[in-house]
Amino acid sequence: MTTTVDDPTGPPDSAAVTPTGLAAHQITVHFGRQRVLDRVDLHIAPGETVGLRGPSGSGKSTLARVLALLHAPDSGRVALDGRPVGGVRYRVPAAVRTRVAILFQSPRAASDPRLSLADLIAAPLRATGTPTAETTARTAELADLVGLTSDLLTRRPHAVSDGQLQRACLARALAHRPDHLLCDEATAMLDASTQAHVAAVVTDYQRRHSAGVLLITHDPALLARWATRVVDLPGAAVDPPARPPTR
Ligand SMILES: Nc1ncnc2c1ncn2[C@@H]1O[C@H](COP(=O)(O)OP(=O)(O)OP(=O)(O)O)[C@@H](O)[C@H]1O
Repeated sequence: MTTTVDDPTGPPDSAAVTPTGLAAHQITVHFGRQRVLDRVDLHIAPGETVGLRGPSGSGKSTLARVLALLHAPDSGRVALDGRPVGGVRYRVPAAVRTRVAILFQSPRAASDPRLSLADLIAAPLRATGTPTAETTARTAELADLVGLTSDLLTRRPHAVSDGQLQRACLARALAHRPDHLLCDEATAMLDASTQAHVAAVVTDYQRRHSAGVLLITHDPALLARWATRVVDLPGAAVDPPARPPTR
């Protein structure tokens, strides 16, 4: 059945082994002739932490972006609770796309430098038309959750540390209480104490909401401590140039 923008989820996917959770089925992505992902399968069940590792350039971030509904694969599909999701970004209705959130390695690259931290946290709520009073209350609740004091909330990214900005990005990622949180080297740039704090906020959220977590990291200690299981991605391949037609 063809999926449409208005109806982003198709019928339950009978091929899915586990009906609940976030799944990538046979995902293939090319950038030019480089085949970054080649029919990759991955499943994250509710409450589970799946570690994703592989050599640099093997496509871990690309797979996370596909799962976050930010990048359309060349083939394959993403499914939520066994239902395929059609489209990416704003083509997917808010009720579906807000079920998955992603936290990137660099909070500066992921933040609008013009926004105060409060506005940064509130952005996903405003984007979905959340009433102002509710947005204000939820923003305060999220700031408290990640340990950002009110004096920091009025500052813009240039006036806070990387750790403080990553906490704001984590608060923003949790704004819609996602069922799945994809952490793409999210603690790699942080000092040990901020790293531990961010990890504690994520694991506490995961426990309370039974959220599935994807943990992308090169840190074996973090994988051993946190991941329920680990999936390995092989290195990317280069497709041979297309042959000219033979006569
Ligand atoms: N938008 C893009 N355009 C062209 N090439 C891209 C794009 N995004 C990623 N790539 C390439 O795809 C490959 C996989 O990148 P990706 O960031 O997914 O790898 P990774 O496994 O997360 O790497 P790392 O561990 O170094 O972060 C790399 O060779 C990268 O240069």
